[in-house]
Amino acid sequence: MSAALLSSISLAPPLVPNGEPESMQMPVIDFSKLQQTDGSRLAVIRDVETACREIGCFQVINHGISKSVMEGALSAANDFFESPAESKAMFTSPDITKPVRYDCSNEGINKSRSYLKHYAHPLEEWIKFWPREPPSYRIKMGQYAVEIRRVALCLMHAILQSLGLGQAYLGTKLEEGIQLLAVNSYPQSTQTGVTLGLDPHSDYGFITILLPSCPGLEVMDPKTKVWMSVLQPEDTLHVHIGDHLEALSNGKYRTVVHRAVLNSENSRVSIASIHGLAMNEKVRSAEELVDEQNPAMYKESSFRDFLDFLPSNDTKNKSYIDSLRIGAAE
Ligand SMILES: O=C(O)CCC(=O)C(=O)O
Ligand SMILES: [Fe+2]
Repeated sequence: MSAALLSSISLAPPLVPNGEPESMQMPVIDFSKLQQTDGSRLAVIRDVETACREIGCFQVINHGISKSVMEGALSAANDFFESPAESKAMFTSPDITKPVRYDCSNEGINKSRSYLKHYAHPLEEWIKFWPREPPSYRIKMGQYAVEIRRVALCLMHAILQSLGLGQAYLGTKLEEGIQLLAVNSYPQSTQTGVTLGLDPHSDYGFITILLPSCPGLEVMDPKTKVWMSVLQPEDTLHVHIGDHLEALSNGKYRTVVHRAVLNSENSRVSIASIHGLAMNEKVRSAEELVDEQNPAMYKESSFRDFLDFLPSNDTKNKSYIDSLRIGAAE
C-alpha cells in the first residue's frame, strides 16, 4: 500500500463528488490563554473538551510560532519537491520502517500526492537522515519541528486535563514520545477529473498539527457524515485528534476522518506533525474513564503495532481504529 506511515483508510469514495462542499466553522483555541494559571486557562480547557468531543478538531491562534518559521518550513517543503528527481529518488523505498521515506506513486491514478515522511524527535537523532537538498531544508524544517513540538506538548497536556485526568497524567511519556513529519505535495487540479489528493483516513497518534500552504483539507462532520472544507486563516494551526487519543479517552473523544482535495488555483504543500507515545509504548483506555456503564472499548496498542498493522491490512481496507475496537471482527 502506498499509504502513509500514519494513516489508515476508511470510508473511501474514490472521487470527490461534483459541487463545492460547505465549509465548517472550526472551534478556535487561544493558545496564549493556556499559559495562564487563572480562570482563563480553565475556560480554554472547557473549549478544548467541547471541540474534541464534538468534532475531533480545532484551530489554534496565538501559538507563538513566527510567520517566518512557518513560511520557512513551507518553502523548504516546496523546494524539496522541486529538487532534482535523483535527490528525491534516494529516499524512495517500500520499507515503511525507514527513518525517511519519499513516495510519489499516487501520481496519475485517481488521486495525486507525493510525500516525504521522517521522524523529528529527538531532532539530533533524526536530522542526519533528512534530505540535504535543498540546503536550507534541515535548518528550516528543523526550526519548525522544534517549535511545533512545543505547541503540541502543551496541547496534549491540556487535552489530558480536559478529560479530567490531569495534565501530568502520563508522567514523562509525552515528552519521550515520537514526532513524525508528513510533508505532502499536491498538484493544482486540472480538468482531467482528478480531484482527490489524499484518501479519507484518520491519523495514528494523539494529535496531528497541520500547516498547509492553501486550502484543500476536508473533514467529515461526525454527526451528518458530510464532507466539510476547512478554512484555515493565515497564522493558525489546525489540530486533529488521532486514533490513540480516541483509545486513551475510551471513545469520549473521536479521531477525525479527513481527506485532501486538490486546489483549483494552486499546487499545494502541507506539513502534518504527528505526535504520540514512544514506538513501543502501549496506549490503553484510561482506567479513570472505564466503569460499569463505560467498559473498556479498545485493545492496547503501540506505534509499532500500527506499523505492523499497515502491511497486514494491505487488501482489507480496514481502519486502524476499527481494528482496535474490542469485539471487532479480525
Ligand atoms: O494535506 C492535508 O491537508 C492533509 C494531510 C494529512 O491528512 C496527512 O498527512 O495525514
Ligand atoms: Fe491525515
